[in-house]
Amino acid sequence: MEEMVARIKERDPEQREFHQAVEEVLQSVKPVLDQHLEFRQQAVLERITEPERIIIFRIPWMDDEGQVHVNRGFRVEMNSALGPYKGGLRFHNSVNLGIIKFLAFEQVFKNSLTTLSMGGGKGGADFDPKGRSDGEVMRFCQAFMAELFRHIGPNTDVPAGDIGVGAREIGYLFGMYKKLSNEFTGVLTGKSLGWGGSLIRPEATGYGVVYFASEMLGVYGDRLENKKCLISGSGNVAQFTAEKIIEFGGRVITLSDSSGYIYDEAGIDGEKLEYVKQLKNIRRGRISDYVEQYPEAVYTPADPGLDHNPLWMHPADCVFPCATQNEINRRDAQHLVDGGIRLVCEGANMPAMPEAIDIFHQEKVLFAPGKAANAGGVAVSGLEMAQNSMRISWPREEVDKRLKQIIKSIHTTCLDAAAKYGASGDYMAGANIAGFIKVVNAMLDQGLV
Ligand SMILES: NC(=O)C1=CN([C@@H]2O[C@H](COP(=O)(O)OP(=O)(O)OC[C@H]3O[C@@H](n4cnc5c(N)ncnc54)[C@H](O)[C@@H]3O)[C@@H](O)[C@H]2O)C=CC1
Ligand SMILES: O=C(O)CCC(=O)C(=O)O
Repeated sequence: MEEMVARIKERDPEQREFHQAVEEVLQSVKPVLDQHLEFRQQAVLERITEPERIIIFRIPWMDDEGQVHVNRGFRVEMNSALGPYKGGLRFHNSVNLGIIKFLAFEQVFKNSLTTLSMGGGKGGADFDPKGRSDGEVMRFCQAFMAELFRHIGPNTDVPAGDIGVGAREIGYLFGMYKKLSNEFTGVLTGKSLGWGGSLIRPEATGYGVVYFASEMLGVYGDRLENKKCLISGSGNVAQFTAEKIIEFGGRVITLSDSSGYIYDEAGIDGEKLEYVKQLKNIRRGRISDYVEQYPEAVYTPADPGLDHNPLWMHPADCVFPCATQNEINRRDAQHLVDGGIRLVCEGANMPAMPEAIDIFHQEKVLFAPGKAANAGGVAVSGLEMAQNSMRISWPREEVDKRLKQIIKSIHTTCLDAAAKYGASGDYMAGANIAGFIKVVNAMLDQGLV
């Protein structure tokens, strides 16, 4: 296994995030491979770590001043053993092939855990919508789809949102797909309600994260009520994680964006959260504006020179990283433990670094990996696909009920798989093992393709 990781690193040395995601999964599934020699004989590790297809393309577009820009677009179609490739699109200036490959790899196991029929994929572009006008974002989305449309379809590959891609971008992408294909189909999820979207999809990732955390606490007869909670990020996942924590009686005291974070000791209540939603989704402003509206809160600008993030130094009970990958390092994890945390539930994909996870495990902090805890988003995307196929729309209560059931089942699946393979209580091992076994069995059933 070590040799395999070395080969992957040697082949694509710059893809650090991908190496990190692969190493974590391979470490977890060692006991499975020891019991299933046929997995080794069939080279499943070599196959599962190599994308089925990678599409890289040029995106030329024009800004409001008439200047031409060229960005790079990606779609990594990682694994289709369980269904059409499924996973979001990320628009952010940091996007590169290694990041999209890590996200696509994680998505394969996450989608497997949902119990729905979805393979794994992910895509995006090194385009930053921040500061761009609606017209510029529309032209960019159209140029992006002008190439992507030939590779996707409702039974082939169904993209959705991720960082920098929300309802506005999905609308522009869908419009261009429809024009080019001359078809109105469920080719994207996260669509607006009026034209094929599902109720609860915007809320699903954040709500699911909180349902998962409640299940974890429930094992110990505990709940989120009165728990002090730290959240990073202030986008889609952070907003709806905060909303559900507030509903469950918890106290959310932080939110952040890439320029800094706010600390509100009194707690972010429903009214303050509504302000954040307007600020981020409509005015597209910075989180620093929060302290102008609520002067009792404190804003701390991000300091790239620091070797830790001061957000994680506030004493709390529960932690919900909902911004981006590798946002909790070893020092941050130690600060969190020193501050008395009991639970870390990942809303973002891979926000805790491996050394941080080791500390959580050593200190007996309950830790849920993103591929289990944030699977509610893609699960409701799967429900959106089902509704589109049937040309019906389920009521809010129905979708929320199914979301809760799916999260409950993922929670049980993780614990059962961990216990079966000698890692009782380790949600990360359980998620990796259960996700892996289902995908690998499907791959073996389908032959060498
Ligand atoms: N939207 C979805 O349904 C799902 C999203 N995720 C993950 O959740 C995370 C957040 O995604 P969304 O909320 O959808 O995106 P978003 O674009 O709505 O919000 C992203 C948030 O993270 C912050 N952020 C981004 N890069 C940052 C950086 N380098 N440093 C500090 N803050 C940074 C942004 O300022 C923003 O507040 C990502 O890791 C994404 O992959 C996971 C599952 C589903
Ligand atoms: O809803 C989807 O298809 C994808 C969500 C996503 O990108 C993720 O789970 O990270």
